[in-house]
Amino acid sequence: MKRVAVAAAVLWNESGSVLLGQRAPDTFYPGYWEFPGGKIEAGETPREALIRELREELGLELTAARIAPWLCRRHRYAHADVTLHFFQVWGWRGTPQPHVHAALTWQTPGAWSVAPMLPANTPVAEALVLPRLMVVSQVTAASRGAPVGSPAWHDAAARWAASIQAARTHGAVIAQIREKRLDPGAEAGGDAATACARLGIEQLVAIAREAGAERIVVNGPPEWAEAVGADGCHLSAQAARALLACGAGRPVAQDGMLLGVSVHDASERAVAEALDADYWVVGPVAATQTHPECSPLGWSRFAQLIAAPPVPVFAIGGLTAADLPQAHMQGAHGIAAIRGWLRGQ
Ligand SMILES: Nc1nc2c([nH]c(=O)n2[C@@H]2O[C@H](COP(=O)(O)OP(=O)(O)OP(=O)(O)O)[C@@H](O)[C@H]2O)c(=O)[nH]1
Repeated sequence: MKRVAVAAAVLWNESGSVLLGQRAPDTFYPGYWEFPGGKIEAGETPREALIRELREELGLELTAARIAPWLCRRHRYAHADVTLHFFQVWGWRGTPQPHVHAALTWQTPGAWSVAPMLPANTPVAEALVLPRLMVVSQVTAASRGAPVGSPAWHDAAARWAASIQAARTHGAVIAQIREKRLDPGAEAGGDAATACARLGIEQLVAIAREAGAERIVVNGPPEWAEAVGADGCHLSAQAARALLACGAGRPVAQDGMLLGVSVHDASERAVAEALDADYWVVGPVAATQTHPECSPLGWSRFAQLIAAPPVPVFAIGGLTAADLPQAHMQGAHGIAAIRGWLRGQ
């Protein structure tokens, strides 16, 4: 089958809309909507192709410093095996003109008023509505192991809720409940401890919803995410490797449930890909108190590690909301942090 490499742009305007073009009547998949872009020519990098295509198709001059790599998706059409390099673009000169498209439209991701999109774009449209900010909990550790429901535990939970609210001033939030000591599977205390762990996680789900988190994932076994009514499950790199070793495949069966995986190196990236995770959390980018044993990647090794990811990536490790633009430029979808959200407030 013919192999084709394509560069395509998610152009963001100031009101948070993205530009779609409708394919012309005389093309393959006429009438379908796509992100502007086209085939990468011999000798061109994906970024060079993107700049050329948007000049030819829309009459735009992209601002080099405002182009960021984002996702790389492969799709097998009947006529070709296509690899699509998606970029996010925030700056350009000119007003888009439909030089090749039947029509152009600015659309709010998730509130699409046009259809259908090209088949390869379904996961891309989903990725566009995934929040950019992940707020990770550490309530049990912050309250020094105080029992669930005790005043110290409640204080720590209230600080976590404040972190979610602080993050929400910058955009939509995924709350990740990461309470290692509350993992019921790790408790040695029998049924009472298990019930208490479950209660703690349930309370944190309720607190995160109340604080306005758009999505909530539980770091732990997939059954627990389902049992406490979370939107998905997050696996540590170790848990992901163990699951893959069982040969069970992607664990989250329920439709719409998210599966996230932590990644620190290339072999863990391979595990996340094999499990068909919906997003990766990759780091540590900078030094962090939570993982003093890990040597930080720095942005350049981070960018190399995540290069051409098929799914959105959150950068983690010593980051704050102020690092989001830099994270985007390095190819990240967003950032994740435990402590960073209340810094400077
Ligand atoms: N530009 C663009 N192409 C996409 C997207 N999604 C997707 O599957 N594609 C596929 O990537 C290829 C883009 O090629 P193209 O736009 O340069 O060319 P084309 O298919 O219109 O045909 P032609 O240049 O051979 O006449 C097509 O196979 C198209 O179906 C998208 O969002 N934007």
